[in-house]
This record gives sequence, C-alpha cells and structure tokens, in this order.
Amino acid sequence: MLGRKAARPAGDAGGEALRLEGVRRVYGPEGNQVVALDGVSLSLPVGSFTAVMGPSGSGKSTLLQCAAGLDRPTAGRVFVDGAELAGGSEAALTKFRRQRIGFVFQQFNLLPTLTVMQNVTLPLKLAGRKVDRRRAQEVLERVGLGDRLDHLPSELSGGQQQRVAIARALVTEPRVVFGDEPTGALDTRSARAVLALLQEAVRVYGQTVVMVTHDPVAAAHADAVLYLADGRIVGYQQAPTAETVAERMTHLADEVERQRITAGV
Ligand SMILES: Nc1ncnc2c1ncn2[C@@H]1O[C@H](COP(=O)(O)OP(=O)(O)OP(=O)(O)O)[C@@H](O)[C@H]1O
Repeated sequence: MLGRKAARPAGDAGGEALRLEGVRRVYGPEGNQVVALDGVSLSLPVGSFTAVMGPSGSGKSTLLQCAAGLDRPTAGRVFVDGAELAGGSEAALTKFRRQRIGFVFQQFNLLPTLTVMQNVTLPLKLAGRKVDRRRAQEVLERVGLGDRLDHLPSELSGGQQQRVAIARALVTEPRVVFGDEPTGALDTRSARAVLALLQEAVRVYGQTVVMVTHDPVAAAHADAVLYLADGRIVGYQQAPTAETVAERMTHLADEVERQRITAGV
C-alpha cells in the first residue's frame, strides 16, 4: 500500500542500513579541542530500531549529526545504505540527505506557516520528486492525523505536531530515520504514541530507526541500545527493558565520574 517498502516483513534485514568506520569529531581550535567522538565504528542492519544512550556530553547528538550528514566527521567514514556520505560540496551533502535520510527533532521543527499536508509534502518537493498527495495522506492517516490535513502546526498539540514530523520523515521512504530526543518535549501519553509509531515503521514497514534518548522507557521500545561514554561506544544491549537500561545508565554515570576523578578532569 505504501510503496516498495510496505511489504518488507519485520526482521528481514536485507543488508546494512548504516555503517560508521572510525568516526572522530573534534570541535574547537588547536590547543582548545574537545573530542566529541573518539573513533566510533558500528553497523546497523536494515529494519533495526536502535536507541543511543549515554551521559550528558558523551557525544550522542554529535554521533547522530555525523551519521545523518548534518555534520562532517573530522576523520572516519559514514555509509548509508552502502553509499558513502563523503566530502563533496554542501549541495551534494544536502542532496544525499534528502534522498536517503529522515530526521525527527525534539522541537518538531515544522514550518509554522505551512499546513500539515504542506509540511509533509515539502521533503518530496525539495528532493525534486513527484508530490504524491495521496501517499502523503496515507502516511498522515498512519500517524492518526488524516483528518487534520489543512491545519497549521499551531492548531495541533505537541504530540500531534511530532506525529506530523514523523510523517514528514517517513514520506520519502528514507534509508534511515534519525530521532534526536523525539519524545523529549512530550508528555508520557504522547511520547508513547510517538514511540509506537516508530516501532510500527520498523516492524511493519521495515524502516531503520536510530534514536537518541535520555529516557530508559523510550529506549526500551528499541530492539537494541548503544551506550556511549566520552565519545566511545562502551556497550551494546539487545532486547532492552526500562529496568535494565536504567541500571546500566546508573553504572555508566558512576564509571564515567570515577574515571574523570582519576584523570583529574
Ligand atoms: N559545536 C560545538 N563546539 C564545541 N564543542 C561541542 C560542540 N558541539 C558539541 N560539543 C561538545 O562535544 C561533546 C559531545 O556533545 P554532544 O552534544 O554530542 O553530547 P550529548 O551526549 O548529545 O549531550 P546531551 O545529552 O547533554 O545532549 C560535549 O563535550 C560538547 O560540549
């Protein structure tokens, strides 16, 4: 019903969606540098739902930005669906993102003067693709907003706005959808609805999702959790539950604190 990906069963990996090889991101001038990512390598299969967790400042957002082509690594390589997100011009990077990547932000980032339908069809327009209003409507129905097409974002609740943002991220059938704290600004009930939609995108439609979160309950909706500390991957957990994630996060925070004290930082 929703195009070529619709029938892909959950768990039918069908290859690698995202690959990072030795990704490093250093901010700031020589002599005053911050190493935000310190050689991150990972491989995520198509149709996987991964949460990224770690203490504040561990590099989660930087990882997402580098993987999504919103930022350039200082060193290392990023591949999305087998294609390298390489040097090139800003325009080339933008084109790469528009063709292969969807992004959901904490603050929704909808355009306030465009209707729900216009917000959702915008990525198709920007990518120079046919604006298929029927397809956009189907995706909006999927997120439960089929009856709000002509409304402005300001006429919707936060949870509804985030569901529009999810529809906007899914409409181009991107290779990977990235979410940076997509439930961070929502109440518990709206957050649950958003997480259920992301799960459905993965399980029913074979989408690949990578989500940064601080919330163990949100992380437990993913198939696996990647733990970051000081710019490095320090753990990987499959079939997470809110309890096991919370426990690991507590240990991780204690461990990072101990190391910082030992290092005199
Ligand atoms: N533009 C920048 N310039 C300088 N340093 C930066 C910049 N962006 C991030 N950093 C630093 O890089 C490190 C990683 O930041 P990042 O935002 O990726 O962490 P995070 O795990 O997402 O943190 P939080 O959970 O608090 O959002 C931090 O030490 C941060 O201060």
